[in-house]
Amino acid sequence: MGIQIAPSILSADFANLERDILTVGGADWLHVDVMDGHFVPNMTFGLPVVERICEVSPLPVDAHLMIDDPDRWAPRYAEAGAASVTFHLEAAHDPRAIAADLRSLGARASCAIKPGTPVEDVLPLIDRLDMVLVMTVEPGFGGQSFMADMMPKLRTLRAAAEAAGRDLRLQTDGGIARATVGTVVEAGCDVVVAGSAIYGAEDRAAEIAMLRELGERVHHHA
Ligand SMILES: O=C(CO)[C@@H](O)[C@H](O)COP(=O)(O)O
Ligand SMILES: [Co+2]
Repeated sequence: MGIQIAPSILSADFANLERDILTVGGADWLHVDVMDGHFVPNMTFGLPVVERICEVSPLPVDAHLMIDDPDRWAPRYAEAGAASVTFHLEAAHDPRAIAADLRSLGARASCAIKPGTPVEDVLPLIDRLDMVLVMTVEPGFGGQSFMADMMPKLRTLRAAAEAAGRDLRLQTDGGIARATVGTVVEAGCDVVVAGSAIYGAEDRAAEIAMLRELGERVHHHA
């Protein structure tokens, strides 16, 4: 299995979302950041906008929920059409129940941890999850610097998934570009989110292909 690329539309032009969604069609997922101004100090959009994004996107939608009360809201994003829904462990009351709800709605269940959250907190859940997102910046904003000190979390998760015989996807999000994609893939990441690196590129399709190639080079030797 190769690595997957998930462009983050946080760096897109929100007045031309459909146009900007269609420029990243060569990727694997469309990464959609939902922020509520409470869980993170920034706001984007909510359910009605995500529902329309799911309708116009040729790529499956990977919803990253940076919101309070995911127990209540995460299933709604699966119902809105997101193929994968990531909730934050720090905001969840019953993460196992959220994961079960997402899967019962036909979505992939994914759980994210912020930089300050120990990887040990998510390890007991991996048998219920399809993906774990290891944040490589503080969630809330695009264009921040990559935190290389998160790499041990990926190694621990990859080893734990292998030991459990689990086909677990590992995603990283924040500060990923040409210079850092090899680092995350080498540490075990196989779903790479990139916002400013892709949307800031003159040729987005070429940038997606470049990130994929740089990641694959490391992946095959991993
Ligand atoms: O979830 C987030 C930010 O909280 C991301 O998905 C950002 O959109 C990543 O942006 P870059 O760091 O790649 O510019
Ligand atoms: Co994100």
